[in-house]
Amino acid sequence: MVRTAVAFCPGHISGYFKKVAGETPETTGSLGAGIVVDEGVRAVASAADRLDVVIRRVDRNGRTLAESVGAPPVEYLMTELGVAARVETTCRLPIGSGFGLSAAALLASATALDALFDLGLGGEGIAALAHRAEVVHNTGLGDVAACQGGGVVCREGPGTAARITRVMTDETIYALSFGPLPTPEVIGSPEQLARVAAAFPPECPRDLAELFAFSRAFAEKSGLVRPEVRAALDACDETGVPASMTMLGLGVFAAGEGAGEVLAGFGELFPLKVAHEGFRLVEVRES
Ligand SMILES: Nc1ncnc2c1ncn2[C@@H]1O[C@H](COP(=O)(O)OP(=O)(O)O)[C@@H](O)[C@H]1O
Ligand SMILES: CC(C)(COP(=O)(O)O)[C@@H](O)C(=O)O
Repeated sequence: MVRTAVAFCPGHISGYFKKVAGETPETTGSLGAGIVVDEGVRAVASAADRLDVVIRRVDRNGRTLAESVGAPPVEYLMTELGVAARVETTCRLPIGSGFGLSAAALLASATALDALFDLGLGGEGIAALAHRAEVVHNTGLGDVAACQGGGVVCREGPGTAARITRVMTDETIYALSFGPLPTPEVIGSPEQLARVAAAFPPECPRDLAELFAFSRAFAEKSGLVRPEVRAALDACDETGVPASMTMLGLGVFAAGEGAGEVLAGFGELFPLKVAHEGFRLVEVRES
């Protein structure tokens, strides 16, 4: 009999953020706001003799586009938990493009491992461990906290126990990516972080419109907008479509009437729904 645990975690598009450097990974993280989206990472875990992580990216029909082996943050989870498993992650959104997939992979993997080995971590334990793995590997700051639930999300403190507000909406978000912007390169650079901190808007958005307004002001001041992102933002501006840059990736997200049409010419477009819930166990099966 082989026991397999399956879990899912939504992705998170960060609109703006500010690093908070605490004394420990638990108190380190970011303040900021973004959108938890219904596309994310599915993790399938089964017991094995050694740690084995497979990352798979698929198209809308589930066909494999790319597959790679090894993910240090996910391996860190297993080492910390003292377990050995084969973990396969599957996602449709591009990795490294500001969709919070490292956090989604960590939360989905930790949830599957918790169930597979009956570790009893619970939601809070899973989130705390995934957050530590993100911070230790510099792959993210606030995505794990955000993906504990759904909605347009605002994090008012660092870490998974901070105050977080969520606003639900049924609007479609259109996202596209021109390529990766490696998270460690930005959050590992004091100069970049200083610029980002100076651009940080102090308020939480009350709705999607405010999220776009605050995110865009932040993107402009952050110095992170590159020419390809600029071209897509300009096209949105010309037609009055609210849009901003996916942090941290070379991508754009937009919403409202005409958003899909305007962005369609720029590359592969992902229509996304705002997630109504965060990471979760899907099933444990024996076969
Ligand atoms: N889908 C995934 N499955 C497993 N590991 C992942 C996945 N996405 C990201 N990671 C891990 O996180 C690292 C950094 O990802 P990062 O640039 O932060 O991506 P993102 O911006 O999508 O969160 C990757 O090199 C990989 O080790
Ligand atoms: C913006 C970022 C620091 C990284 O996000 P990603 O590249 O999607 O992992 C995020 O974790 C945040 O704190 O808001």
